[in-house]
Amino acid sequence: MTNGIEAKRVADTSIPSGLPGAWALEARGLGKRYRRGWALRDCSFRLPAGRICGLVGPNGAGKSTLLGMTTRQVEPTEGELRIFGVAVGEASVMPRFAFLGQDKPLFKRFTVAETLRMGSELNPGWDMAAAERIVRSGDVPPHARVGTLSGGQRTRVAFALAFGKRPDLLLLDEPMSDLDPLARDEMSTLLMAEAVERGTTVVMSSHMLTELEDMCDYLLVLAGGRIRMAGDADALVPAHTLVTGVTRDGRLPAGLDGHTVIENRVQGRQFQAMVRPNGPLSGDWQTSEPSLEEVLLAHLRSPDAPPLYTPGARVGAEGTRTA
Ligand SMILES: Nc1ncnc2c1ncn2[C@@H]1O[C@H](COP(=O)(O)OP(=O)(O)OP(=O)(O)O)[C@@H](O)[C@H]1O
Repeated sequence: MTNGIEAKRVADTSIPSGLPGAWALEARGLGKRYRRGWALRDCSFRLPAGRICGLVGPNGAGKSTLLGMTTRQVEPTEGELRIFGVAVGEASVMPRFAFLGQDKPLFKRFTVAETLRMGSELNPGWDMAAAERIVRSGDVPPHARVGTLSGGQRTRVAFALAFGKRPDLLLLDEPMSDLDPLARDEMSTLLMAEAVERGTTVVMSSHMLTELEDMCDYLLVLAGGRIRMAGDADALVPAHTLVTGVTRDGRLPAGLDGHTVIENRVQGRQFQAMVRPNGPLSGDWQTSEPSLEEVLLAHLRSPDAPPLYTPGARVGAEGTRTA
């Protein structure tokens, strides 16, 4: 089984060279406070360019707030956010990203062809061939009005608009939530193919853990407005071990005391703990490597567990905090 040290080594190989723009996103001490309280706080992380990043967290965790700050729709209360090394408030970042929100705003009276033409008029670097390829590969009739399309076809047109812009960073807020399993599968294949071909960095929020496991090689996990995990999926998962054994008094064995226990579940005389080992893990119990879904669920159920960053994902938040 891989241990935490090996995991760190895996993560280190993916750290960009430090060239300006090597990080698609870099947040330092980022926070947003509404009248009811903080939606996001102390948010510091790095996302290397070219990765497909899953943004995960329970309802109200702060995912849309983070995406909103990235797309300049939400003004940060504190901290800073950079896209490819440029502060998000600078006008020059605008052509570099595209955003596809949950509601996929499209003009229902426009035909598909008119929608793509609008995309070409609004975006200087528009790639009509790519946009048309995406629409054509889903057999979406170019002369149909958008209002008459199925949910899956509309999503495909929205994807075509987003990719036609040729963004370096594509931000997706639960892009597949209204799709049936077949359309979902088609769209995720399309998304992966387009992203890989163009080296597009993707940030995608989703509640579908299996979808994230299939598509994403990088993860940002939020809970309660704070980052709980950030970094390479390949390194985050093996940093955890699932420990199963017998408990006499409902408590964990003392041998686990020196390790970080993310979650402990007791059923009868049996316990199952999600553990982040801080050294060799030997005792009267069984261990196994958890799946990504098991690791995510444990963190989502235990928002107070200590956060985990792979080395490349960590960034200092010095000097940016306000009251
Ligand atoms: N415009 C707003 N005014 C006041 N509070 C807000 C506003 N937008 C978000 N919030 C609050 O900020 C917190 C984070 O919300 P956010 O929408 O970012 O969560 P989320 O992770 O995207 O949730 P979901 O999975 O339900 O979409 C919530 O407590 C929410 O009520």
